[in-house]
Amino acid sequence: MPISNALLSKLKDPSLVIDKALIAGEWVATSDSGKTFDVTNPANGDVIATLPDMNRAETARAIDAAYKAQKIWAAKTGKERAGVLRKLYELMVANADDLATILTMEMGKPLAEAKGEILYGASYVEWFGEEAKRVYGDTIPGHQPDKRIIVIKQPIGVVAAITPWNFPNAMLARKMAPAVAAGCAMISKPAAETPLSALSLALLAERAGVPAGIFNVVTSKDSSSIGKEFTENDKVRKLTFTGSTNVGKILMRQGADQIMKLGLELGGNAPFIVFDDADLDAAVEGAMVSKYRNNGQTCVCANRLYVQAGVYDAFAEKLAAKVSAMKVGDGFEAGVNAGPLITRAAVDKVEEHISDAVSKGAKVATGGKPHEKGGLFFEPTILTGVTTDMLVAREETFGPVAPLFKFETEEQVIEMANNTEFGLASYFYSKDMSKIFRVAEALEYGMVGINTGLISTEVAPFGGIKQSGQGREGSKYGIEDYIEIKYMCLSI
Ligand SMILES: NC(=O)c1ccc[n+]([C@@H]2O[C@H](COP(=O)([O-])OP(=O)(O)OC[C@H]3O[C@@H](n4cnc5c(N)ncnc54)[C@H](O)[C@@H]3O)[C@@H](O)[C@H]2O)c1
Ligand SMILES: O=C[C@H](O)CS(=O)(=O)O
Repeated sequence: MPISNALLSKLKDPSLVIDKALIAGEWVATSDSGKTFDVTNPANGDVIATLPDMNRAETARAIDAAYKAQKIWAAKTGKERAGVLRKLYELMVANADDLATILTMEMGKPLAEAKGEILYGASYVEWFGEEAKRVYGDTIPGHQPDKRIIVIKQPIGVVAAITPWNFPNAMLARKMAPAVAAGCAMISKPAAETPLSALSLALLAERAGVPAGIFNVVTSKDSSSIGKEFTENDKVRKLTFTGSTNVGKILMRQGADQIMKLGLELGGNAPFIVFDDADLDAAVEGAMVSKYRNNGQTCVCANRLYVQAGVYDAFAEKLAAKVSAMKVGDGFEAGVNAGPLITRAAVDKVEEHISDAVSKGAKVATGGKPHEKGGLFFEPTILTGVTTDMLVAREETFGPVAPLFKFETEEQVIEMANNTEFGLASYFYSKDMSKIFRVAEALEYGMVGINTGLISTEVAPFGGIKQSGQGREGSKYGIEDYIEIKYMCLSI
């Protein structure tokens, strides 16, 4: 199928939509097998593009090209790499409207959110363009009179990347930028649901001067085969993965034989705690952005909302007033703040969580069923009277459902909040400074939002503990995941 005119007609620069993979600087229209797969618009099911369905042989060629190109790229200065990333940042910002349009059509999120994601992804490119010049080593006082010790930092080499559909630009940008900044080369495999955003980023990278072979994009529906090539090919030194914890475990097992270095940004089950002394209106605003951003399809979404008994009814009432006013619809429609879910399976999981909770005694305060628009649209939902025996307490819903749990004491809510294998993001609202430090230090999560529901920024270390992953993306820590330390001992 040619690229749909419904998409091309919305763009200032239609060349930004590419239905080809990028391997060794060549745009490849067909896979070795000739197989293809369609990309569809989740708002209406229309096919918007058809991509080559590649496999291990094409991936191996991309890895070979990356291996050759990386040595040349690593020999550039940090300042030269910084200049290319700065140009990419400028191109992303200049083309943000078109990139957002492509993203909304393949993923479904409202256009304003898609624009926000593009600028968020661009902020990582800007940040690591600056960090490229600051990969400092050390000199260490020798342990013997004739010894001089020098520590240098070198790029890890060829990096493989696998990214999810929910933030198809930003999740790739925050991997590609530090890798390129450090002097690595990357082969990326975007989610089959949303490859166009990755390909448009690759096109802008090419225009910015990222050399052939340094940033490759392999398109495929056979993600497990591509993952096997990534973890079994000895030219690949690191795999950075963003996605579900279950797939993260599969990749860890596959990479074990190579002692593969892994960056894992995995699933979450964020607690959102509202104490009696919270600013309730602020807590409601925070819950709205934390829970319903990207229609709840966000790894750091509030998944369990714990509200202290003294404010439970007031919070539930205020939140229900906001949620029931949300507008559900096509992401291109003015005023829409909840688009379609990504697949039928996503809708089924939301319905399963709601029916399980209701069957165990929860009440639907608002929403609770598929939207009258049909398809993949679902009513933003609040559940009250939720208890810890329900699926919503244990599993990541990944949809627009806010389950409200009631709690009595600080000790009780800390125990409930930490009672999960996940440890990505957490949030709480209180005005008591002593309580703020006690609770923040007691929560077993990589990230804690205090009196805010939105914590994601390029300047801070994003990542989780426990089964939410390992490594950090963004911040002064982020580039270290793409660096190897070398210790040189000089006898004079
Ligand atoms: N921690 C974070 O920063 C972060 C960010 C976004 C999403 N996520 C998590 O991702 C999940 C939702 O995204 P999803 O449904 O795309 O996750 P997913 O794990 O199903 O897929 C993620 C990526 O992995 C690929 N994949 C799937 N099976 C694979 C295999 N066997 N081998 C290699 N690759 C494989 C997919 O094609 C996709 O590109 C949620 O759990 C969410 O919490 C985490
Ligand atoms: O899905 C989770 C992503 O990391 C999105 S964000 O970084 O929180 O915007």
